[in-house]
Amino acid sequence: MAFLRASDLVNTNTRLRRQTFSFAPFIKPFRINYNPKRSQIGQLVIQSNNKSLDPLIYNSRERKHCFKNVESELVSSNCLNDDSSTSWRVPRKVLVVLNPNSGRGRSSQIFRSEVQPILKHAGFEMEVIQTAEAGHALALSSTIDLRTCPNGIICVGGDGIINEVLNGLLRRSDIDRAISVPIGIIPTGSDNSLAWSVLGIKDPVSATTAIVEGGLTSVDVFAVRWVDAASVQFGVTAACFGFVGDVLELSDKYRQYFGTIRYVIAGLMKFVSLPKYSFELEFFPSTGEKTKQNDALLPSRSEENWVKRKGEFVGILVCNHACKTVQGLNSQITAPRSAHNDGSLDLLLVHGSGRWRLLVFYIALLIRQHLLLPFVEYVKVKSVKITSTGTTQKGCGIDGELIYANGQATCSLVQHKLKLLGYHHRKQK
Ligand SMILES: Nc1ncnc2c1ncn2[C@@H]1O[C@H](COP(=O)(O)OP(=O)(O)OP(=O)(O)O)[C@@H](O)[C@H]1O
Repeated sequence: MAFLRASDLVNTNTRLRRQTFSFAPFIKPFRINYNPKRSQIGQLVIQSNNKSLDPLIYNSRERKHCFKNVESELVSSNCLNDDSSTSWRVPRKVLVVLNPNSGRGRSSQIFRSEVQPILKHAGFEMEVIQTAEAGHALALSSTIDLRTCPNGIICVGGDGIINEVLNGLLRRSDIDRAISVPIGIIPTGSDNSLAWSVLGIKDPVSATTAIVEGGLTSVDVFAVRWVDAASVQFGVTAACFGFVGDVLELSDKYRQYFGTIRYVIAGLMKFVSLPKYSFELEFFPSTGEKTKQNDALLPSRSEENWVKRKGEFVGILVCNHACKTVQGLNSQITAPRSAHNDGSLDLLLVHGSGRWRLLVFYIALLIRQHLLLPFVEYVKVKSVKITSTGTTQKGCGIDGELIYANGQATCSLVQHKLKLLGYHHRKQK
């Protein structure tokens, strides 16, 4: 066999339980052992006797991957789990948007040493742009010629840089075309909730191999609109009001000193000087049915369907997916009933005020028991309108970035969906 192609492997995998392949012109350097366990059908290990080919073999923390540059086709069996027709075709011409400031400031180094070699071997053509300041990625994605990156935009950083790229794409006049460009995530930020919650990935190498494997994951997109300020901000993770919004503001000031643990430090500081937050809100409960694309923005206008709440809240969270946090315990899942493509948002209201209530909530959250608390309300919604009636709230945290705005904020899904490169391999099995 002169070449082992992805399609050969597809056939081989379905027929054989154990097989050793040899093939020219790599007869000597390569040997492939296929010996799947019952729970790992499709796992392949490529062994190489030639040291120069070692970079083609990767064992990441979450997946075992192997691929070689065979006419740019991927050789990996994980992709067999995805029924997408694009699953084994490698997206090739991509733009890489890298935030050198994200996480511990090691994005560039991680990208060059761990990510770029894998992408190169898999046949990706990359234009790499490092952001120079906040807002750069937004400006870039809102103006770039999409013909230069038909196979995707890969964001190297945290949730904030993905949010900027998303907002840039959704502000374009060719919005339908722009949002169809898939987004890849290389998680080098402080938390990376989107990659962890939706794709089950938290390290850069696993993320890279997921991108190389192909497949797409569709994610709902929400918009927060401030009518008074005539502004809109899009998001894919969560909109937060109250305590979390304040922590985001403080954590940004600590970025330089505390790196990735700045959220914890800021949380403790804010806990000590916790103000009271008052809100008025109305929400439109979801029926539980999947929202049709075109009416996602349009919950019934009938006023009686809106449920009202008013008073003090430690926090209000509007979640678009489960919102797991990389830095927290594995059990910590903020919105356990949420799915990233279920056509609804999950609203979590933490009623009341005071440090004791906040502490109880966070301890319960750590062990995923927070929904049992009598002062926590959890409801799936199509839309929610939130107005701060106090003076303590400065803005709203969207995907981990604080947006300063006053007046009523309306949060609902939009008709467009974000396409993420890769998929959650455990969920797909
Ligand atoms: N070159 C840059 N210098 C300073 N700030 C930047 C730069 N590029 C992007 N930013 C801003 O940095 C913020 C944080 O970026 P990002 O989300 O990538 O990292 P992070 O905050 O460490 O991760 P996470 O959001 O997952 O916690 C974003 O708001 C983005 O606008």
